[in-house]
Amino acid sequence: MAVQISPSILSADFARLADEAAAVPNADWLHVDVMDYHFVPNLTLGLPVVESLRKATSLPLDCHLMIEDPDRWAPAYAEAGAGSVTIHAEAAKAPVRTLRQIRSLGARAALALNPGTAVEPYEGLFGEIDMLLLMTVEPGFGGQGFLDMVLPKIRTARSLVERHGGEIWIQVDGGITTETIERVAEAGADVFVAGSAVYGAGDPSAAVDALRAQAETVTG
Ligand SMILES: O=C(CO)[C@@H](O)[C@H](O)COP(=O)(O)O
Ligand SMILES: [Fe+2]
Repeated sequence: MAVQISPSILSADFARLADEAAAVPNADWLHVDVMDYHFVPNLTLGLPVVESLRKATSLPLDCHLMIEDPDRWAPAYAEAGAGSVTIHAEAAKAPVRTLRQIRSLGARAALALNPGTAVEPYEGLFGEIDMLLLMTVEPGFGGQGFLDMVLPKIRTARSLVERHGGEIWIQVDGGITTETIERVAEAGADVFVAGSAVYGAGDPSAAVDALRAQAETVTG
């Protein structure tokens, strides 16, 4: 699978989101972190901002829901035009129903796992998902250091995904930089979220190109 880069607007200027989206025309997705002060100790944005962003950019929105009740809210993000909606396994009480609803509303359905959550117990959900998000930091904040301890889980996830036909994308999120991206690409990730490495750079678009080039040294 071709390398995909998803810049996270968590590290962008929230007062200038349309401009910040326009600054990364070479990205594959725009990663939107939704946080509710409950599932994670931080608060960001919700549906009204996603609805406005949808109109402000042609990049597909990759909505990462770090919220306590994703079963209640996830379908609305798909209805708002998100290209992909990710729910956390640690928060969802009815993941099968919710993932099916996301798909039936035309979005890609994804399941996220925190660094300490094993992937094997969720193999049974692989038929319901288009993407698996493996967090490479504890969710809640941008700019944290990459957790090497997640690398074996990425390798395990890659072999499980291949056993299921290889169609599920493996996304990584947290601490992805030109220093760390090779390691995660080598372990089997194909969709790379990067916040501070893109929006903390002087030229966000050049940062996207640099990340992609670095990942492609592994994937070819
Ligand atoms: O979901 C999250 C954080 O919980 C991320 O999407 C962050 O936005 C990643 O930021 P960096 O680690 O790339 O700075
Ligand atoms: Fe995220």
